[in-house]
Amino acid sequence: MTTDSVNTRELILEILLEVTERGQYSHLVIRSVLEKYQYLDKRERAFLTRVAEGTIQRQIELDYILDQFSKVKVRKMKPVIRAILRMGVYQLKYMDSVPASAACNEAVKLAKKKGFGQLSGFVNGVLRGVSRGLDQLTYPKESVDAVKAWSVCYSMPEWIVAQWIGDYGKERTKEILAASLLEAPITVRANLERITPEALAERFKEEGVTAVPLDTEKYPGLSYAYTIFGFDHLNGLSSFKEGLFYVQDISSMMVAEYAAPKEGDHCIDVCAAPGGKSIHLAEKLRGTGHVEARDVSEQKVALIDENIKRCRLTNITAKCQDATVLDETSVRTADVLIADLPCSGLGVLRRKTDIKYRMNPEGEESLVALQRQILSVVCEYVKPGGTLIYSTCTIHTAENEGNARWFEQTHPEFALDTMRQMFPEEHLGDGFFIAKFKRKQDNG
Ligand SMILES: C[S@@+](CC[C@H](N)C(=O)[O-])C[C@H]1O[C@@H](n2cnc3c(N)ncnc32)[C@H](O)[C@@H]1O
Repeated sequence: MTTDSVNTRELILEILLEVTERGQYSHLVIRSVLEKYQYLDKRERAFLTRVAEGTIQRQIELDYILDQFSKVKVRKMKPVIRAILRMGVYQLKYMDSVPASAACNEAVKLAKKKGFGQLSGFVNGVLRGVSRGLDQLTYPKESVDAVKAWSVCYSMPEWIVAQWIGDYGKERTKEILAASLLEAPITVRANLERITPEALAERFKEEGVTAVPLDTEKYPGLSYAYTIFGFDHLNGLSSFKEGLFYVQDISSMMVAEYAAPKEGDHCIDVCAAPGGKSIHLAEKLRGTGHVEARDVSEQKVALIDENIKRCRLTNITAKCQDATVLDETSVRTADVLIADLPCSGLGVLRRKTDIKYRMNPEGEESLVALQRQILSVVCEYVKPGGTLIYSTCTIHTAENEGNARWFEQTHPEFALDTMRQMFPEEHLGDGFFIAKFKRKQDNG
């Protein structure tokens, strides 16, 4: 089968419909399709991933283009036709490797195959129009309305563009917007309980994986981390199945770095699934102490358990516990408490491309309230002298600096030690926020 295969495009169409019409998460749908159709060769898998992710990621711009070339507006189109046209325009605009004629013809065939033969002429006409007119496209002008212009150009909902401009200014916003469209690297950290970084690099070499160590000047402390390329599935790597490394974004690795647990410490991670930060802490304890990794449902706890088992760690357990409910038995027991809380996720748009269409200002507001509620409960678990880390994977001052300042003011028994917003354009990692607090001694 070639990359032009109707079959691959049909799968892409199904993915798009699952995400846009049935509300499924794009990264989960794509992952499950790749798992189900393991017979697809590497090129087809890459094509499928690229077109599905790219079409979702650039949807606002694609719709803007389609609206210039179609007499039926995108929002009025039948869902199947809309999805076929979006993926067609994506290939025309962003994939030089796909000839324009193939993008148009395959779209027409797909429309017929899906029972829309009577609209195949429409699909053909619109896509051929786009193909001919791509060079003369006009976009909203930044000098007239930056929010509108950047929303179309970077495919970001206008409210997010406006919020970022308000929070961080225009210059930084433009950088974040550009970074949100880049491909996110796959970074891993060696499980230092099981293998040295050097031995892991050897294993990668044997398995045909290219592993590039991080620049330790830029990321001091992360000498155990690599960016990896050139493999097909993680599950196909024996080093992964043996738990010799954990896939984790660099910004997320910083949580355990800032927490800096000491041997013998008792750590509680109140929102831990699938377990990345808890497992990192447990590794840092070098077989001593204990990490309790909690999450709200048994299903989530099962995910943590799976990762603990794979990494073969003995100083960590998973437990189902709602973080909004006080657990009396944990009060003042934790040397380190991690509150990596549910958030709007605007820092991880490179990996979870559809979050930007799902979130809204009301959703953010209720998250700010939930974060405050959880922080007020779980701070009780921190011992005098202990550390509390509040983190989110978002870029939003109300959830981040705003909540950190709120916590500082409402909980004078804690002192703010460090606060850092990481932006995706600054480094390889996701947009991420960390605030580190210390609980004062009782007489302090
Ligand atoms: C940002 S994710 C945590 C990621 C995790 N720390 C890691 O590094 O792998 C937030 C988690 O909070 C959990 N969560 C949401 N509401 C919760 C609650 N009330 N109590 C406990 N966990 C909750 C979600 O199930 C989700 O797994």
